Amino acid sequence: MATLLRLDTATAFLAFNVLRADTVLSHRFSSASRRRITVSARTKPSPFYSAAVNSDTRRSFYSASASASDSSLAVLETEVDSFIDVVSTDNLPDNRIPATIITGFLGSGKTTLLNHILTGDHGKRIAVIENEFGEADIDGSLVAAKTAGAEDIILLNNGCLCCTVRGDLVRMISELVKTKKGRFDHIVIETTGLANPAPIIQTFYAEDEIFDDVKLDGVVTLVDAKHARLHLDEVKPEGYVNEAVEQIAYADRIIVNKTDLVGESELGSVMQRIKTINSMAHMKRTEYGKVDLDYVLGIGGFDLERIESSVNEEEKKDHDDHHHDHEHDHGHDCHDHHNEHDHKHEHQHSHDHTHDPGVASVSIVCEGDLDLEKANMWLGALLYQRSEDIYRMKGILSVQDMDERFVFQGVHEIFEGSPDRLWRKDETRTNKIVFIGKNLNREELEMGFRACLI
Ligand SMILES: Nc1nc2c(ncn2[C@@H]2O[C@H](COP(=O)(O)OP(=O)(O)OP(=O)(O)O)[C@@H](O)[C@H]2O)c(=O)[nH]1
Repeated sequence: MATLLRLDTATAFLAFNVLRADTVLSHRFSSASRRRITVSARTKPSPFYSAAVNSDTRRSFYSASASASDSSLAVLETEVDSFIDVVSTDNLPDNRIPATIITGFLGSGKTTLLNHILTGDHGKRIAVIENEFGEADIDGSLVAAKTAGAEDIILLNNGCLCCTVRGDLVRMISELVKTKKGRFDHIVIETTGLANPAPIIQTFYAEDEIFDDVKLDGVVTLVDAKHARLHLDEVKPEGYVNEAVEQIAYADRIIVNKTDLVGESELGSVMQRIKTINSMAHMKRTEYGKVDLDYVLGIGGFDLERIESSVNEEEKKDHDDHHHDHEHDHGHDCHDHHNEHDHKHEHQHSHDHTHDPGVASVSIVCEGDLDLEKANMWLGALLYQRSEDIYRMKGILSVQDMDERFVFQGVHEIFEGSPDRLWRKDETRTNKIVFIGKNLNREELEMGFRACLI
C-alpha cells in the first residue's frame, strides 16, 4: 500500500529523504498551478519514499510512504504514482467545504444530535449524508429536520460507509459539489453505529475528487453514558476491531450523551475510561445531544492552524492530573504521559471478559530543537513500521534554525504538516506531540524522539 503525505512548508522538513540508496526519486510538473510528483523505484522498493518540490515563492513537500515486498515493485510504482497527484494550495485561501463526521455506537444519539444541528440557529446551510444499514427510508424525524434546516439529505443504505459504500460516498460528495456548490456551506456525515471512522477519514485525503473541494473539519463521537462501558470492554475475536473503542480513538470531540440515565460516579468512571483511550479530544456531557453548535461545527480538528488548541488541551490536562517532569541526560526538559494503564477494573471479576487496553494516548512534551534530518528519519520510519497502530497524531515541533513552529497532524500513514507562527521571543521552544494508537510503547517513542534532539 502506498500513501500520500502532504506537506506545505516553507522550510525543509521531511524533505527529499531516501532511506535506501538504491531508490531513485523523480518528479515532474504538469502545470504551473498543479504539481504532480512521480516517485519511481528503479530497483528494489524502499520502505519509505518522500519527495519535495520547490516553487518560486514557497516550497511544498509531498511525501509518500510505501510498503511493499520486493516482488511487488510494479504495483508499488503504480500506486505511488497515482497517489501523488495533488493540487497545490500554496498561498491560496482554503475555501474548501468543511465536512463533519458524526459517529458513535448504536443508539448513542447520533440522529438526535443531527436533528439538534439541523434545527439549530447557526445560519449554515447543511447537506447531510446519512448512512443507515439497509433502511428503506430516512428517519422520520430527519425528514422533519429537512424542512427545518438541511439543504439536502442523502441516504446511503446499501452497506456501511467504512466498508462497502466508501466508493458511493466519494461519488455522492462529488455529485453534491458538482450540482449544488454554493447552495450549502457544510457537509455532515452520520455513520452507522458500527462504523470504523478510519477509512472514512482517509477518504478525504486519498480521493482527489473530494480533497480538491472538501476538507475534513472534525470527527464528533457520541457515547452512550449508560452502555458505553459494556461496549468498550467487550473483547472481540482475533482480527476484529472494537468499533466503540475506535470511534473514541479518532474523535476530535466526544459527546457523552444520555447523562440522565447514569449517576455521577458511573459518569465519572466512563469519562475516565474515555480519557485513557483518547486524551486529546474535548469531551462534553449532554442529554439528548444538546451541545453548542460551534462545539460540533467548525472544529478544525484536521486543520493545522488549530493544532495548538488540541495539543495544549492535552498538555493542560496532563499537568492538572499528574505533573511529572524530569531532566534527562541530554539536559532537555522532557516528559511524557501515557494514559494507558493496567485496567484491573471493577468489572473484571464478574465478567468473562476484560477490555482491550491496547488503544491509548501517549504525549511527549520536551524542550529543545530537533535535528531536521533525524526527525525526518525517525518519523518516516515510525510511520512505516507502525502506521497501522498509530491512529492519530498531532504536534508542534521546534526545529533547529527554523523561526516558525512546525505543526503537524496525521491519521495512520497520512501526514500533513506546515510551519505555523513564529516562536515568540519570550517563549520556550517546547515540542509537544500526542499519539493515539494501539500498543504504543511510551519509552520507545520518547527515546526515539529524544534521539532527534540536538
Ligand atoms: N434518555 C435519553 N435518551 C436519549 C438521549 N439521547 C437520545 N436518546 C434516545 O435514544 C434513542 C437512540 O437515539 P438516536 O439518536 O436514534 O441514536 P443513534 O446513535 O442515531 O442510533 P443508531 O442510528 O441506531 O445507531 C432514541 O430513542 C433517542 O430519543 C438522552 O440523552 N437521554
